Amino acid sequence: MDAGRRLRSNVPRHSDLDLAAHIAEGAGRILLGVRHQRLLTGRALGDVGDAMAQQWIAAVLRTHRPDDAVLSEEAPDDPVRLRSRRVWVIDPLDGTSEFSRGTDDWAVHIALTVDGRPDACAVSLPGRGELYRTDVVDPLPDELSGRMVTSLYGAGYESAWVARALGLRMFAVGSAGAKAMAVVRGAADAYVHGGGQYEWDNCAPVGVAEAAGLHCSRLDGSALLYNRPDPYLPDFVICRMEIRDRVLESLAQIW
Ligand SMILES: Nc1ncnc2c1ncn2[C@@H]1O[C@H](COP(=O)(O)O)[C@@H](OP(=O)(O)O)[C@H]1O
Ligand SMILES: [Mg+2]
Repeated sequence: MDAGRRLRSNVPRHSDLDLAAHIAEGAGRILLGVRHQRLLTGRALGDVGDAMAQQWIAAVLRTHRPDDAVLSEEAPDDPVRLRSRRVWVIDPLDGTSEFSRGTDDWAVHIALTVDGRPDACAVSLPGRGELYRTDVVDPLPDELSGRMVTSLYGAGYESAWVARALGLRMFAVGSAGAKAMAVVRGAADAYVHGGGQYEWDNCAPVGVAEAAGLHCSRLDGSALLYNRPDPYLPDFVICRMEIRDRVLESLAQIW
């Protein structure tokens, strides 16, 4: 019998939202511990962080939600998820290279999807001491920032195109979760990505962004769907509603 089933009878009951938030926060604390005093650095730091966060999250989900399926960047894909309505889509450490370099642009993504749509989601940015969850979102600032957040590894053609069309200044941040939360915080008006990603990179961030009242879609404007047979989800936009039409119109010229 595995640990999850053995413990199930006496574990406290948490709502899906509380569970998502507790996991995002707890995994963040583990990752801060892994980075303690820079006793590990570089590749070893990232590898240990990925593995320890994955192991703890998997055990917690087995314990508290033994009947739910899981899709994780750090675990083999189990096709049982394709027969499940409730699937946790998780990235135990998004922004592994930034984490390994000792910067604060990294995140933990925990999303419960129901029928392929983000439901109870949480994103933690442990280096910044921030936790975002779908049921507690601060109002967006009234003023637009006039900025677009982009990857540290180059803006990409699509985001550069939109930034130019709308006159947005670009600034670079590592990690998909950290970029999406920059829009949720109002530090950027848009995050446009066309260069390749997987469902775990954007599912929880999109859940939180939608709850914050932001527009989220594929670059062609269609809905973002999760728990698909192929978890590759290479393009999406998260932006303020005030600029949604202009963003999608400019993308329609190239996409
Ligand atoms: N072209 C691409 N193909 C696959 N994954 C990509 C990608 N571009 C970005 N990603 C993933 O998206 C996350 C954010 O990347 P970036 O900060 O460069 O925008 C990273 O996740 P991980 O750190 O979890 O691997 C990265 O691996
Ligand atoms: Mg990732």
